[in-house]
Amino acid sequence: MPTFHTPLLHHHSRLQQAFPTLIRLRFESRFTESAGRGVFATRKIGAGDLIHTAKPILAHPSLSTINTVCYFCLKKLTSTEFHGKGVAFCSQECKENAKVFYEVETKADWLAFDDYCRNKGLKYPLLVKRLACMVISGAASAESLDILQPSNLSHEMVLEMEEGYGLLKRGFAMANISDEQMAFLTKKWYNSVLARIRINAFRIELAVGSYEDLLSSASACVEAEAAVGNAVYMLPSLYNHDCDPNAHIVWIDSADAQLKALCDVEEDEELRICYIDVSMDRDARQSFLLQGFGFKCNCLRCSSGD
Ligand SMILES: C[S@@+](CC[C@H](N)C(=O)[O-])C[C@H]1O[C@@H](n2cnc3c(N)ncnc32)[C@H](O)[C@@H]1O
Repeated sequence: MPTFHTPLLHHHSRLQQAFPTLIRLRFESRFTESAGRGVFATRKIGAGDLIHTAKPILAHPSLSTINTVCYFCLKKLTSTEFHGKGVAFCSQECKENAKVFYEVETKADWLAFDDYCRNKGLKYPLLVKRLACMVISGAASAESLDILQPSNLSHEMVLEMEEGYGLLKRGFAMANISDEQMAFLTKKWYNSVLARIRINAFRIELAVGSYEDLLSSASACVEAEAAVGNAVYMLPSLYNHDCDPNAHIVWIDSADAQLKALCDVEEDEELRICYIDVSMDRDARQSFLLQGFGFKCNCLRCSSGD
């Protein structure tokens, strides 16, 4: 089977050649027998060990948390950082980092686009908007997500996307973004980015840190979505799913992710995370994965009928 290298892995493998004893990655990405690319342990990993960390390529707060988390890293804002209206950043560093999309974004009025997302309960078009702003500002390539596996889109889904595409394009046009700068923003681009985000975005739920957080997160779960936002990563997107996973993705206080082993993992074993709620029964899991991610789960737990 060919070994697949992301730019990140390529960078690491060059470092590894230079300092073989200093850096030895615990994982590599390569093709699996039946689930496309996957991530494999290159040596024994102990239960609870950190496999690697990952920074998002794209992250966006949920519309329900947009004024209470950092508009760049999704960290919860303290009462001094949170001004009650508009978006805010948790640090000067995040404010600087956000320039890749924020300067373009603030040129336009996104009321209609945000209303469309809010009314239809859509979160992924917000990530597409953020990527489009980054492409216009020259900070990202329009092909940034091409490496990720796309989901199949039904005719109905494509029709439903038209409104979002139109509103996004209109937002930029009203902000006097030139046709040349918007040349990448075709319906085909919009649909293809959304198709990739659909099966590769992670819903971010921050780990609860304090008793106060526990109380507020309990009420947040009742009131609205518990997630602070959604994000897309490169390497974590290559992890396949298992209903009895040996790894998981966690967020401590921001969209920066940690991939950790849930149990002892042997060298060469595939590292798999769980995309869904594992407490569902087999039929519910299978139909959820088929509808949401477009695949029939072939994991051991499903095969054994559990
Ligand atoms: C987030 S991607 C994971 C990486 C993917 N294998 C790739 O090559 O990019 C999710 C896709 O991987 C495949 N996949 C993941 N877990 C699977 C499983 N348990 N059984 C079958 N296919 C799976 C499906 O095609 C799914 O849509």
